[in-house]
Amino acid sequence: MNDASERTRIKSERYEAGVIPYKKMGYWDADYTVKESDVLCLFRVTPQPGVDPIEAAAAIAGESSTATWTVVWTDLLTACDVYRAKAYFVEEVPNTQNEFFAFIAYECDLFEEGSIANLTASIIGNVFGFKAVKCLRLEDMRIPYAYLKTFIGPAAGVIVERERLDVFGRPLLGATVKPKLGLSGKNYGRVVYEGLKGGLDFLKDDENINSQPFMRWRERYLYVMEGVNKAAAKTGAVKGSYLNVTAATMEDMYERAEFAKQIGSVIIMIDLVIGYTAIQSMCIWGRKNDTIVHLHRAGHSSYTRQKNHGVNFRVICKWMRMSGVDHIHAGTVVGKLEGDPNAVKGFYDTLLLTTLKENRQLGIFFDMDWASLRKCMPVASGGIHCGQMHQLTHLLGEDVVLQFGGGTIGHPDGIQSGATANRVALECMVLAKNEGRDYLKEGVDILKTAAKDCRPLQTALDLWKAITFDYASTDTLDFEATPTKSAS
Ligand SMILES: O=C(COP(=O)(O)O)[C@H](O)[C@H](O)COP(=O)(O)O
Ligand SMILES: [Mg+2]
Repeated sequence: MNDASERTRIKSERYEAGVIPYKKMGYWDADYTVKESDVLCLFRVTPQPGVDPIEAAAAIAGESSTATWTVVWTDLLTACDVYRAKAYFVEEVPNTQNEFFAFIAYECDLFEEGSIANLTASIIGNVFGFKAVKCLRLEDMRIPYAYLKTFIGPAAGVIVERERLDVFGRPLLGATVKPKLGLSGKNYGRVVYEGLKGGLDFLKDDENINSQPFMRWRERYLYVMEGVNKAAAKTGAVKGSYLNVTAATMEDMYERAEFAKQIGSVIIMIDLVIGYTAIQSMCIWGRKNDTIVHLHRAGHSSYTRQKNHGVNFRVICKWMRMSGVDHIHAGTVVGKLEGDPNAVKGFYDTLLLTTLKENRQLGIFFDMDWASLRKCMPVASGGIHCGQMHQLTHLLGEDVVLQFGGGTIGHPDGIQSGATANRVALECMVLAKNEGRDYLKEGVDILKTAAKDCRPLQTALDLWKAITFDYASTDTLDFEATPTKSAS
């Protein structure tokens, strides 16, 4: 009585009771033709010793779509052939041992419209804990046009933000208030005022400033807006400061955001740690209230940095652009935090381009049309200073917010001098670029010449010129080889 055909009327090995390989259950299909409407995923899989990579890929397809560890008869009550995700291509990751790229296609109807929570509950829900795989990393996703159309995307994006600020042709300039914690509202507002008066477009709250005993959120917001308004009046420019509305509950976040808007802030800020649903809700609030939403990617490195396990940040970039944040921290390359140049370029392209083309050198594995979702402004922050302006301009381009925290507030002559040093360094580099000079090569001289007429810049360069963060990247791209078979 072991044979399914004897015991049941079902004439298929698939419905043999017990544990059968996922391959046999239909989660591997080497001949599958990818549909335009499929969600595609690329996983980097490290199977346990002795586990067949194709079976591992099929298992991932299974667990992230319809399957469990044994066959269930109730599959027969569904359109299970359609709903089963299909692993369709596996290749070795070049220059590694026992790591494989597994491409998996998912029927679009597996996912609720407009919900990052639902998308991720499938794609990263259970599979990362599978015993049969030693490590697993989600490297990239192709979100189909039809599904993208169910997301709002950034409300302002790059173009509208520039129009609101009236700043064109150069990166925006910002600073993170330091020290991160401990300032009173009054002193915090002074930092904001000085920085904006010195030439910055924005100041910002740091990731861990919410509403602590030393400074409650209302104190901060009121003093910050006093600084913003005074600086705007003095300079005649539109100024802002990202007010972090991150809090324990949605109710608290809405209350803070409403107050920020009421007192005239053009921008609010949230941290990635609040979660996908909260992020989507705050983006809807921002859209309804004409308020730019800045996302600090606090927490991401705990799962994005390791090469063989977790979620690549380029996938987070996609989810966040779909969610509708207007800004997202995306790396500096030269600063204090992780950032391989090509990987960071891939993040920036993912956020800024309207269509993506497969380019493995930048870690982009799929062609993808962004379906008119607006661009999301990348923010470069973390250990950068004006002495690196030529490199930053070269690596990160024009559509970026350059944010110097220590590199503004740490200026020996004060915050305003720090801001002026950064503004002059930026303007002289943009000018050199527009004049067609080889500003990357001549960068140090360009800065030196500008510093002759700008004491704050001279002081900043003297202080920080030798500061570099020269460590090997953890998350490097090691798969420049062209694929053996087209993945999409
Ligand atoms: O406070 C800072 C930077 O301060 P400073 O300019 O003094 O180094 C930010 O939290 C980091 O940029 C976050 O990192 P990332 O931007 O990579 O998410
Ligand atoms: Mg910080």
